Amino acid sequence: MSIEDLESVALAMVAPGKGIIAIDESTNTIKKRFEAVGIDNTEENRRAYRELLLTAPNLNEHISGAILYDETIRQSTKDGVPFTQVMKKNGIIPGIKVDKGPVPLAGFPGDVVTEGLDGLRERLAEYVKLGAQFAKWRAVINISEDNPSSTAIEANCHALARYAALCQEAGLVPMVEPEVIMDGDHSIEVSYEVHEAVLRSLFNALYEQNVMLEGTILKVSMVIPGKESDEQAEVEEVAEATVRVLKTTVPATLPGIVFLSGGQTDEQSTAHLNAMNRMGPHPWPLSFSYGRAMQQAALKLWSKDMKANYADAQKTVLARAKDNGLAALGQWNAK
Ligand SMILES: O=P(O)(O)OC[C@H]1O[C@](O)(COP(=O)(O)O)[C@@H](O)[C@@H]1O
Repeated sequence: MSIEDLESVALAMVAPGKGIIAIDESTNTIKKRFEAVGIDNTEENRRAYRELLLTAPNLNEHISGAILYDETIRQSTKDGVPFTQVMKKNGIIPGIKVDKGPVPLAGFPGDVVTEGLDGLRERLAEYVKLGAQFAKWRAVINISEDNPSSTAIEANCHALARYAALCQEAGLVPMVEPEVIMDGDHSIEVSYEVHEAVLRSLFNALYEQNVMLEGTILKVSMVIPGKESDEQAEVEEVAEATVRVLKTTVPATLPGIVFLSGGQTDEQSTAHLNAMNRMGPHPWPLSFSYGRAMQQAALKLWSKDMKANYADAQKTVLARAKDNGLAALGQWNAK
């Protein structure tokens, strides 16, 4: 695949007023989400739930793509149509999470590093055959008094860049995701400093590995105080700090930036994105790739009565997509 092809997929992922729905929870993470609302974590429940999300009518009005998990990309609707086929028919670009999750970084208590590079070339080739057009790899950066170490930042960014180069070789758009975790009592200033160090290291590493930025998407956390911090920030403050750190570190050649929700409420995640876009124009589209902030309301509704609430749960996902799609244009108004 040429760089032009990669670029056109990347641009379609961040088309005006559209974002991505992240439904790539690993089996352990979906277990936590299901348990919270009393759903059994069986393969059939996971399949049925992902079908509900992927077949929500008119999803593609505000959703460009969806990130799937290894199990999900192999699954089909109850009528036997592979999810990737349904998605392509409905104008939703299939993406795939390819990292194998974070493990403790030896020698650096509190830091983690994401694994999954071994055998990645072969796995990517299979995902391409299964219909994926983009991939995702998430690095986790913890903040505490002693974390993150510069070693953890470098190790994670090196892995992200190695993954990104392999994706482009395979014809997949790499979504590179450094997530600075919101847990902790750190200030917004500390969050800013960590984001700045991580993004600088990431774009250096991408350069070193010959990754073409034109065919890459950044998925990133927002600059926000820790959840346990006494000083919570106003919407405008989060938006201003996030835009500032991105302008300082992210080259303008990148086709787009999307955010993760990271434990923000639905309302916060939409309000922050909206405020950032109202401060535009920016060098790149700013959109969303939310997991929880796209799904949690729908999951709660579905858990109460899987049959009776099916259509309403789909409408709820759609409503979240619409609000976030408007926020991606800076046109959302709080209710
Ligand atoms: O730990 P896992 O199973 O890889 O899942 C992490 C989740 O974090 C995300 O990267 C972002 O999700 P949130 O918007 O809920 O923070 C999702 O794409 C993914 O499902």
